[in-house]
Amino acid sequence: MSPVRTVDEHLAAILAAVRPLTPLDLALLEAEGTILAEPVAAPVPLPPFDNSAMDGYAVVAADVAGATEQTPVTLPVVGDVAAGDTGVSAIASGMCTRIMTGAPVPAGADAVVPVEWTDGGIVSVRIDRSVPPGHYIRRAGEDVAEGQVVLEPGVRLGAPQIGMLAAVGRARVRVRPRPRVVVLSTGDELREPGSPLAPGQIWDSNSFMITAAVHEAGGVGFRHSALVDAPEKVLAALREQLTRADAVITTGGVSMGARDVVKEALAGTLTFTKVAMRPGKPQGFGLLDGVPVFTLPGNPVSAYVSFQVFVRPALRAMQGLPPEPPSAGTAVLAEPVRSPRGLRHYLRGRLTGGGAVTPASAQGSHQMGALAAADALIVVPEEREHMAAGEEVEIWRLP
Ligand SMILES: Nc1nc2c(c(=O)[nH]1)N[C@H]1C(S)=C(S)[C@@H](COP(=O)(O)OP(=O)(O)OC[C@H]3O[C@@H](n4cnc5c(N)ncnc54)[C@H](O)[C@@H]3O)O[C@H]1N2
Ligand code: MOO
Repeated sequence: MSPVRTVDEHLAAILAAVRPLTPLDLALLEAEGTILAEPVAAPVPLPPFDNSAMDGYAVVAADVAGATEQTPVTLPVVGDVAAGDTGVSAIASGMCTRIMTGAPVPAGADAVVPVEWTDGGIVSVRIDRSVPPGHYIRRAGEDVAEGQVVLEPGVRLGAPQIGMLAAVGRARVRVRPRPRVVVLSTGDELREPGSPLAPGQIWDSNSFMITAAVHEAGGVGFRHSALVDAPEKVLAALREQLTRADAVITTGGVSMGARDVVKEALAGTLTFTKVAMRPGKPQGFGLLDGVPVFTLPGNPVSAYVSFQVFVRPALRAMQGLPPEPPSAGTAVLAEPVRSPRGLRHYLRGRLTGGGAVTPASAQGSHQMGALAAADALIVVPEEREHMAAGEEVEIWRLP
């Protein structure tokens, strides 16, 4: 393991190598969770026509100006208009139509009286309250004007945005797809969760955790079952996966051991380096047949932190998004922390009320218990060897 890089240098090298994915035209429901790659404008106003907000009667407001329960106004009902009626309807002063929510307002009518304020008549209707002009009429264009851009490129398509696209008549949309990411763990000691353990074995947690983290970062994760420590098998599995991957993530096998299989398999292709951080010191990155490959360390907390620091920003860049870490902010340390000089330290912590953060007592890179109980990473800069209780510190809220 040759050079030592800072976190920023390693991230910069990664971001210089990854490219946004080519946009695709997808059907609306396939586009859920992807990033919009075109501005979308409304071809018609929304609503497209004046329509009723209530079930009731379309009237001329002046006709019912004096109506009260004591002095009701009775009008002949000259028709019925339902949502979806495409015929033309009209009234003149002295008459009204029944109208349903969403139905086009007849020409000549300028207000709707809800059915609750009437006797509900079909041939003629007694109206017990006056309404001002415009009452319960939803005007054409009052939601969205014709030609208005309703969604800008770069927005993630969640449920409301998918609904907006359908509302302006779009069946398909141009998006940057979710990156497809293959996740492989390595290690002879690893067994599938659900199967029995022999002495010396553990259940593979990294591949599940990192596949879930890929999803949280907007990608589609494909988990591969754990690979044994044989470089030729690791290389063969990697090459086989490349055809369906926009990126590959491995965990384990990158340190100083006698059997550091990932390093052996990819030496000469990827750059293996020590990064001045804790956890997550041994890192590898490079392109294999043009596909970005991230080789994260095997210790589970190291793999997770490495993902948030390096892989998440890269997956965002591939989606055309700013390559940011998880939501950053500041908090006040509830307890003092110590940190090794020259390393950026990502401590696991819990946010408490009042803007404070409590560091976990277990900070080992194998201690999943503390990671699973954490909701934030505390970022201690390289130059700080200790920070006092009460000091403000950078935190990342975990997704
Ligand atoms: N002599 C040195 N030894 C180590 C150094 C060093 O600088 N000199 N660095 C340490 C650091 S820091 C880390 S981090 C680890 C990284 O090691 P590897 O990436 O080679 O990972 P492994 O040796 O394969 O595994 C480390 C550890 O993590 C467990 N593990 C691995 N994969 C999984 C998985 N999928 N699920 C759950 N647990 C996993 C594995 O059993 C080991 O306990 O190296 C240190 N050593
Ligand atoms: O630096 Mo290793 O990644 O902490 O345990």
